Amino acid sequence: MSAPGLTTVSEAKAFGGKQFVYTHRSEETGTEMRFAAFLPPQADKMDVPVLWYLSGLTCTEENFTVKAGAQRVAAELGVALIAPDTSPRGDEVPDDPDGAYDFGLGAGFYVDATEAPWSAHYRMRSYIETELPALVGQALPLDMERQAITGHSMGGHGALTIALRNPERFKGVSAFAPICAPMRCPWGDKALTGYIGPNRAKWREYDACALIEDGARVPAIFVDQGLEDGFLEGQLKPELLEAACDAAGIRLSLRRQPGYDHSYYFIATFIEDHLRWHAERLGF
Ligand SMILES: N[C@@H](CCC(=O)N[C@@H](CS)C(=O)NCC(=O)O)C(=O)O
Repeated sequence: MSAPGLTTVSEAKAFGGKQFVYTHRSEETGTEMRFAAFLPPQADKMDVPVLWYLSGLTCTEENFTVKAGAQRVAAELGVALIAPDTSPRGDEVPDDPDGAYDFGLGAGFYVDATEAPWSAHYRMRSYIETELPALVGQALPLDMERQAITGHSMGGHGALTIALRNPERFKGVSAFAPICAPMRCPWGDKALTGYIGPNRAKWREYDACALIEDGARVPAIFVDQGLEDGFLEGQLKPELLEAACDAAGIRLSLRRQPGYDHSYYFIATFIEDHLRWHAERLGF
């Protein structure tokens, strides 16, 4: 599908629909950005609802697209899948000085950086919250009144915080092994210190538990967490989200899945449940 403002990198028929990869120039990041879009067969005839999927550390738009196996059920349900990249890219974009995987390229943490040198390009919050929805809403056959969001690990953190800050826009939010409280784990501490600076008060809008403590509300949250996930205790901490939701009266369905790790095998196992959960809430 030729789409105004988007350059098609690839397209392939899948389950009667089409899997696309697009690039476009981003005003927010000042770079060329790439994202994947699956359009179900129903999109030939009507605008379809959208499930956003935000990926984790080290990922591009490709990991979810080729590993999660989400297209079959998305085609059945008639929902589009949009999977953005996880950071700006390009020679002009600074990276972690030590080349670590948890900061810089592939690790944008869905924040708008305020600290130099990151603030020039690392604007993934505004890119995902504002620029990309406006672009895809214009260019693709999407019903932007029916959006839901999910993600994995760093992307689970992105999905939770974006939904909590924009409850009117997302009819549903779920996550796979999300970083539940970035202010209270090493990945989050490093990212927020680097991108936002030392004032922890400014971190709160990027921490799902802090947002809930500060009054943000969504009707329900669905989370799957593998119990053999090596990041569970040190980084992900679902018990903190559980406590925050309990205190706030938010309905959290947290499934602790015995034997599952942090990989895309875990996501591929449970993506169908998430798609069907969102379908019920969005009415698709
Ligand atoms: N050991 C991993 C740590 C990062 C990691 O586990 N990334 C997760 C998200 S937090 C992922 O989805 N990796 C890509 C993949 O499995 O395809 C690495 O160095 O690549």
